[in-house]
Amino acid sequence: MKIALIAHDEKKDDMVNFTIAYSNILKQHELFATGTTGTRISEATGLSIARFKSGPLGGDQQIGAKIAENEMDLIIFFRDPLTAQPHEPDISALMRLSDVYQIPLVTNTGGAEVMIRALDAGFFDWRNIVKEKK
Ligand SMILES: O=C(CO)COP(=O)(O)O
Repeated sequence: MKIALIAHDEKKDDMVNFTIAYSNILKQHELFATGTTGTRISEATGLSIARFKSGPLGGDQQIGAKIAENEMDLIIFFRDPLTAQPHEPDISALMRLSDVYQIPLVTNTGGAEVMIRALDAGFFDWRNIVKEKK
C-alpha cells in the first residue's frame, strides 16, 4: 500500500515515535511524506521514504494530487489543532480530496494505531479491488 505520513511541527516527535514503533509494518509498504516530516522519519528509522515539498510550500497539495490519481491508500496526518497554519487551505483541500475519493485519513495517534493494525491484518485488501477496477 502507498502510505502518506505528515505531521505538523508540534506533532513531529509523535510521528517519529509512531514510525519507530511500527517500522516493521511500515517497511513493507511504499512510504511518502511531506518534506520535513520525511527527513525526521528517515533519520530516526532508516525507512525508505519519498519526500514531497514541505507542507507550507505545497507538500499537502502534492499528496492531494496523488489521492486524485488513485495513487495513495492511507493518509496518516498528525495535525496540530492548537496552532494556526499559514497553509490551512491546502490542508483542507487534502482532507476534502480524501473524502471525495474515500481514502482513509487519520489525524491523530489514536486513529493511526487502529489504522496501522488494520493494515497489518489485511483490512486494506479492498483497495486492491478498487485499483483493479480502475
Ligand atoms: O505542514 C505540514 C502539513 O500541513 C507538514 O510539512 P512538513 O513535513 O514539511 O513540516
